[in-house]
Amino acid sequence: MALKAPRVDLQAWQDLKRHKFELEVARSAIRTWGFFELYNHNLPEATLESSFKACDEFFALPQVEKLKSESRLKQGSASLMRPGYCGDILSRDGKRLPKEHYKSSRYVLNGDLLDEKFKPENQAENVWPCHPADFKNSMNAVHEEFSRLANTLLIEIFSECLGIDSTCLRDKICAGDLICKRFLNVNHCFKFSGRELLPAVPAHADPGAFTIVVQANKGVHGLQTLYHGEWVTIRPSKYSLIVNAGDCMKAWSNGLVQSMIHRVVNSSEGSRFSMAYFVSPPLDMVIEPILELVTEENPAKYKPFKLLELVRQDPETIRLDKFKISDEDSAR
Ligand SMILES: O=C(O)CCC(=O)C(=O)O
Ligand SMILES: [Fe+2]
Repeated sequence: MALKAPRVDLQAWQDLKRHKFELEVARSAIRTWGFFELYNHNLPEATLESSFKACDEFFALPQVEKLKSESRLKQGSASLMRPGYCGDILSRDGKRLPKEHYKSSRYVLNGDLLDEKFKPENQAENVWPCHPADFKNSMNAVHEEFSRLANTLLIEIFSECLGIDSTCLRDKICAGDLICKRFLNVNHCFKFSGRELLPAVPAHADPGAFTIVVQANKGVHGLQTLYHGEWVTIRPSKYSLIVNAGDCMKAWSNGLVQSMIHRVVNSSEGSRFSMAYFVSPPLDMVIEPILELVTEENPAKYKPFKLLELVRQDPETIRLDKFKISDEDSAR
């Protein structure tokens, strides 16, 4: 379907005269689509370019090289939460997905990115490939840029669109003295060969607060969102970022923000890679609608839950529905 995704100009957002217009665009985008394309965002193109180059070189290595940085736990969906390379991602019915990924994780405390080597006890550490030599540095540079953008302007954008003070979302997303884990996931979706039965990334909604996605622009697109029952391909322009809200944001906003169902399909134009940065509250924080957004016209739509309980649900279902307050619940 030829629909244009909503676009927010970050320079205009920061300009007093043009701010109001961008606010309206962003507000309508997150309420109807659950995402927007962010451009003029000041993220250095050189940082993105060098990380694209490092990713390209990494995925082009022989499998045996890539497996040296393999994610160390291979059982079930838990492996998807481990940092490292994964070349055999299975669908829930055991079919191999036409993609590979590399995942790196970093921790934040009160919004500040902690040292790359920091990890709490019992947590897996990043396993970095030896080649290409600057892969690790470019991944860490992207983490830093995305973290800065997430903790400042993106929290402001979501807050202002919801009409709430930004400290409220900041306290949830940066979680005061609790340590949050953030993943930067590089997806490499193979060129469509005509035989794939499955999309590279099956339909899902992201569980956390929001996600920042950037795709290496070689004219190969694949991200699709379900909009009014139809799959719409998102075609971001070069270096622009897709920001999409996740289930926690939808629950905090008491259903005002959408958490879009999306997937990535393989393209016959070529292989595609993208980086997705996941901004989530701590797994055991209680998520519930923000009081200010619960009104007589819009009564509480979700019961309190923890992100940990949400991610344990089947990702190919609408996980948030499990915590929805039904009419029967409200009549009680
Ligand atoms: O690669 C993309 O464009 C998005 C991937 C995605 O939706 C995810 O990893 O959650
Ligand atoms: Fe996603």
